[in-house]
Amino acid sequence: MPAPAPSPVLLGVSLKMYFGHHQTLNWSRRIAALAERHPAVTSGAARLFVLPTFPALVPATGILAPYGVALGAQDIATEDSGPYTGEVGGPVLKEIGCRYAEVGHAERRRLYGEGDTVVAAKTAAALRNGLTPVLCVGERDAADPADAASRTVAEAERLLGGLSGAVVLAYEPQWAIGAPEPASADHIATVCTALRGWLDSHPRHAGSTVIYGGSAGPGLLTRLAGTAEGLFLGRFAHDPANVGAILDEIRSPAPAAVA
Ligand SMILES: O=C[C@H](O)COP(=O)(O)O
Repeated sequence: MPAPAPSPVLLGVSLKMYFGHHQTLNWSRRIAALAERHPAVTSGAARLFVLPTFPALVPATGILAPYGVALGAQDIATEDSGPYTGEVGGPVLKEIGCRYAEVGHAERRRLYGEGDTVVAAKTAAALRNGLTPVLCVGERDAADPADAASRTVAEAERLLGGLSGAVVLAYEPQWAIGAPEPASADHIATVCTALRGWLDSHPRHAGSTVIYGGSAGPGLLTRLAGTAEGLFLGRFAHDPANVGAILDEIRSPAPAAVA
């Protein structure tokens, strides 16, 4: 019997608030061109998603979705509708074609005071609206890998307690975000393996994926050798050539032999 096909590698990009509107759309066109022709994407070995700013979501969907690149929001309201000035709710995100909603990023925790209660409520809002939460977890200060793993698993358990559904767990050690280098491959492998083990023992989260973010760029996927199921990219995806270089690291399935 042939071995089952490996799961696709998931590559996400958050553009945070770095780009202007037209810059976002120009970048999206270059990513669409890459997705259209790169064998890792066309073979299904890699799946891409992009989280632009809210105003770019609709036009970026028009550019990227035809090439199989999924879109998502960088935030989601805890409530679905009502008097919540400035918020964007899950039903609207779903209606405009989003597949993902990011929750719990360290910047929202640090700069906007979001704590576990809000992060858990936003995760619930995403799931309730048929969106996959990209739930960011990770220790604040550098710790040894085993300690980071137990703290991060406890965090995932806390935030997902009582919820069901597939999630993307983005392991983002806070000290590695915006840094010159990512965490070490050993560190990432220890934590991602622990998160994977936790998910595997919780069937209510079947279909979930564990990815790594925090100064991730070309070369990291190779060093991780499958211990993370993908990457969550920030600054190092601003140059689409880097996204191409990361896709080059993903082995596409060999074409079927001709008898
Ligand atoms: O959302 C993405 C992460 O926070 C990583 O950002 P960074 O690669 O610029 O450190």
